Amino acid sequence: MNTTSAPALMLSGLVKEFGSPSGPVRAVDGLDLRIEPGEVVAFLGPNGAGKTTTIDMVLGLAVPTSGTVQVLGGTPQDAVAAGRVAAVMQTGGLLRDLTVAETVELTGALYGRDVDARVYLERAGIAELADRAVAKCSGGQQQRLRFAMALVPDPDLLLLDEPTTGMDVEGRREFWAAIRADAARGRTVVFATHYLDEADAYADRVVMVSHGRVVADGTAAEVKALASGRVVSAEIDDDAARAAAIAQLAALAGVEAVEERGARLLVRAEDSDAVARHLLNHTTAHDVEIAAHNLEDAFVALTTEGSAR
Ligand SMILES: Nc1ncnc2c1ncn2[C@@H]1O[C@H](COP(=O)(O)OP(=O)(O)OP(=O)(O)O)[C@@H](O)[C@H]1O
Repeated sequence: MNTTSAPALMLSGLVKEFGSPSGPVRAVDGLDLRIEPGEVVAFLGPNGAGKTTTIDMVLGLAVPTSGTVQVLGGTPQDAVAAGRVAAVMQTGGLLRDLTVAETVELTGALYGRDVDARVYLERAGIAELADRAVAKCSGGQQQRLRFAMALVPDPDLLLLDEPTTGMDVEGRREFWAAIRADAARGRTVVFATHYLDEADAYADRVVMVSHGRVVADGTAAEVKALASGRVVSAEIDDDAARAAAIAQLAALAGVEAVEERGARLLVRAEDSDAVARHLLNHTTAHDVEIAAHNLEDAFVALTTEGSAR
């Protein structure tokens, strides 16, 4: 198939609206994204950001309200039918009474092929579980089995929707080791996750979404750098004094955001010392604290900014 020059995934102006009793919900709100063959991309976002809805459209399970989805240069339906895109979902798809090996063989039969289950189980790192009943496998082992099943059609694009939810640390580590080893062979992998450490450790590129839009796109280090700086927090008990302080802080150079939580102010700024100095010298603030950003903060900062747009 002559699709070598086509992007693995191309989303243009993608919108998905759902009807609800309180009016239409825009789950995906003008999402643009181009992913090249061989990239390992984390699709990161808080609950309700639109990750699953986007993946459903890529798999042809949901129809966009507007915009387009191109998978490997064609439609999602063609890519799925040709086995060129496969998915590992969080739940479902397993028959509890079959063994692990039988499950993979059955998957092969669905594609009209007689497969050697061991090949796929080895790639998923669960060869030793071949004869175990699916019902007896842990959640993490079942996820690696879903991964083995997804490998059967040898897809060019593999989608994983929050694949490690509920797994313990060791289970997650083993799961990602198997995915990374497979991705090293050149497969394009896109995974949705809430886990920032997973995005940081396993993705070449992090696409952060919030309210159905891309709010940051780059390496984990680049995305973290977007929300560099520190958060200064302090309490100002008097409402009027706090309102005045908010206005002054907003005008201070390098202040990126000021948030009010009860009597406490949270100030995100490049120069945390200047903010602390201002609070202590020019306001009635007390209990001043300065905290460094980590990826979690970057995530909160960026997704909150996205919500303000
Ligand atoms: N079938 C539906 N009908 C109505 N609203 C929906 C439907 N599916 C999703 N939504 C809404 O669309 C928004 C995006 O949901 P989606 O499941 O895509 O987010 P997500 O990023 O995958 O979240 P999570 O991390 O919680 O799985 C949410 O507000 C959700 O309530």
